Amino acid sequence: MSPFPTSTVLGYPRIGPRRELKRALESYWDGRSTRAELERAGAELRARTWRRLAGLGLEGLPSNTFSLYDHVLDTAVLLGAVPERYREAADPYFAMARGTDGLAPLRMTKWFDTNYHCLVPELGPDTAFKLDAAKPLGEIREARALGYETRPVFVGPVTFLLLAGALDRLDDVLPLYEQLLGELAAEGVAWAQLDEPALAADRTPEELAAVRAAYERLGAVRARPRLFVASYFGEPGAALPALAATPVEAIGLDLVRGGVPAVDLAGKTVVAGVVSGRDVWRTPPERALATLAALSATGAERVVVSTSCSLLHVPHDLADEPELDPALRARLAFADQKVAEVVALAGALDDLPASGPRESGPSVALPVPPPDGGRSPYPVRAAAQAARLGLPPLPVTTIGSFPQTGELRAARAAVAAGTLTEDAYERRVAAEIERVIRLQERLGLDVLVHGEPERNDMVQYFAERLDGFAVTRNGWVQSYGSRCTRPPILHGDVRRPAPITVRWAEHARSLTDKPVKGMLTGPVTIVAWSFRRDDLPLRDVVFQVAEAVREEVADLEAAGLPIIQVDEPALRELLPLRRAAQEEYLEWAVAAYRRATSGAGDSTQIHTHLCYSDADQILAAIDGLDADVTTIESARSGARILGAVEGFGRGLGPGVYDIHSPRVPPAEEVEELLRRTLRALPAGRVWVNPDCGLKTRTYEQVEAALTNVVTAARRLRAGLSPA
Ligand code: MET
Ligand SMILES: [Zn+2]
Repeated sequence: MSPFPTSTVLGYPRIGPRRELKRALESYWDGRSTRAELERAGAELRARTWRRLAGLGLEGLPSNTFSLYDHVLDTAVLLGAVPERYREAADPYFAMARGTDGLAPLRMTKWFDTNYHCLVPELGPDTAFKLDAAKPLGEIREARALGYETRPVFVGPVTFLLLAGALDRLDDVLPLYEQLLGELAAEGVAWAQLDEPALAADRTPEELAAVRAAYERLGAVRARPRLFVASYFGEPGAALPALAATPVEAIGLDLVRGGVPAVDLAGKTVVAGVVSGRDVWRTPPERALATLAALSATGAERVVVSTSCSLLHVPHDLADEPELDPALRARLAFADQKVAEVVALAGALDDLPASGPRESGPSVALPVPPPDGGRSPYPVRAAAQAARLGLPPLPVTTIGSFPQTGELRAARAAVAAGTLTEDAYERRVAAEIERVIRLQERLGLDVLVHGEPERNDMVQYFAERLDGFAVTRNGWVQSYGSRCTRPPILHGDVRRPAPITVRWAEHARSLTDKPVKGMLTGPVTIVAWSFRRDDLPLRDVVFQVAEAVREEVADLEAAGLPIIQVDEPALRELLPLRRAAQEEYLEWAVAAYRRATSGAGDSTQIHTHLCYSDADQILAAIDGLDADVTTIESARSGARILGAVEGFGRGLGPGVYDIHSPRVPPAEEVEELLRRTLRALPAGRVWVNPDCGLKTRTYEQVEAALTNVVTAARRLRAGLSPA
């Protein structure tokens, strides 16, 4: 039997260095190319990946890490879990991923604590599983034809079922994994990788028993490849001894987020994730080598060098960023550089002395700065704001952005290319703001926004204007399907050299007599959606950004904006996977938000906004933000949140318009949602707004939808007894 290769990665970016997959997908979806052409583009990317990995000297090449849309969706297809209603669609795979005219797509959720979104498999009591291993087998053969033996990668049964909320189907699913292993063995595959990131979160005794039972059973398959179970995104905790007691031959550990475990791993291969798949920093070799040496204490039979998780979460290649400051570049590693690090560490492994556990622990946490008691209690503020703003009951507002037209995007690209002057661009932005203000006045909204036309992205815009951040040109990371983001790199101390948003907010305010709200991104979200330095505790980094936001709040206030919104859609995202660490996180995250906003006077109304984040799980923390008004996604998720908001003490706007859909909700539907809201909350505290920003919609859709929203609010307003 072949031993595990000395070096590997758990996965690799699949979007392509120039977002080739994005282009191929969008062209297929638009009907500009055929399914066969799309398949060809995928095959080219896979071939490129294997050649690249082998060229960098990596020994253990993974396969089946490529996906046309999402690896969780691929697993559902592998197991035959395609809900009946999609089977008749022209392309069932993309119907599940994106929906069709008549069908809503599968639900989406964050892949653990990353900003990658996976689809949620839909398993009903009558889902009839049936193995379809065509994709992994096809990739194995494809690689072989190019001269590469690969290790196919799958989402493991426990993680897959936990994502689907259906661990009770384990006994129905395991026979398919058994069958899969049989087919892989018949194909001559030496090793198979089963990913179990769900082990990095707290698991109940029943769930741990399921882990053990599952891998006992898969280990008992007579003709099978050797099994490599990869845990990542944190320590596997109690799942590790459970796993170690099963016949699996190799176990993957995330040694960037977790330490060397005090668990007997005799007889096992440890696939040591010492190179981070979650950041863009170079790996200090001394640290990695010390960790690798310390693994000898586990009694592992063999240690293999790897990444802490798939490289899916980092950009392809630093070589594509010639414009970055050389001093910063020297500190960075993207996917290809990380592969080279893995290879180099594997080369040094033979010379390692066996040594004790590594000494350096996590950095000591500083006490959270006390919230400064800047603002008066809510009732005092509410009265001051009511007097200043004079709003009707059920005030109608939006979340900030208005459609980002192709024209705006083209203008921004033209400035970057030097074919449009900065002046001309700014005139273009000013005109767009005027258009947005006039539209809102005409539609009868109560609190207006400037529409954010000047922002390429709600985080990058700020990162480009704060010291301590760098932005990349090609540093794309897949968010879901064909969608990518370019997370800024937060590499130094954060400072705000000059006001950022004041000029455009002021312009908007000068155009109307209605109240205008200034729009900012909050400190947690700015940090969550950036690659961040790891030489300071996360919390200290967030507090630095909070100071910059606080200065911006002060300047907006001084410029006369009566309302300031500070968005925190990523508040839930940084929540640690382990419950024991969650409270501490929420405490400092809330404190940072309050630090950013508590300089505002009582008569300045502070709004916050959250979306797509299972907000009901962190409602107490959201309440703790102490914002005067919280707007929150609700329509998209069937107004589930209404069941949890009863005790919420201040203004609340559960969304009444699902902005992710091109569909325009009729006024009656909005009215019905508002009635439900009014049954859950006192009328005096209810705000009326969409789920999120409108930037991905067209003006036509937005105008029609907001017309209906205003109509519904007015109808209900008329029926309210004066307070
Ligand atoms: C993902 S939350 C987006 C909030 C932002 N103000 C917008 O409207 O686009
Ligand atoms: Zn939002």
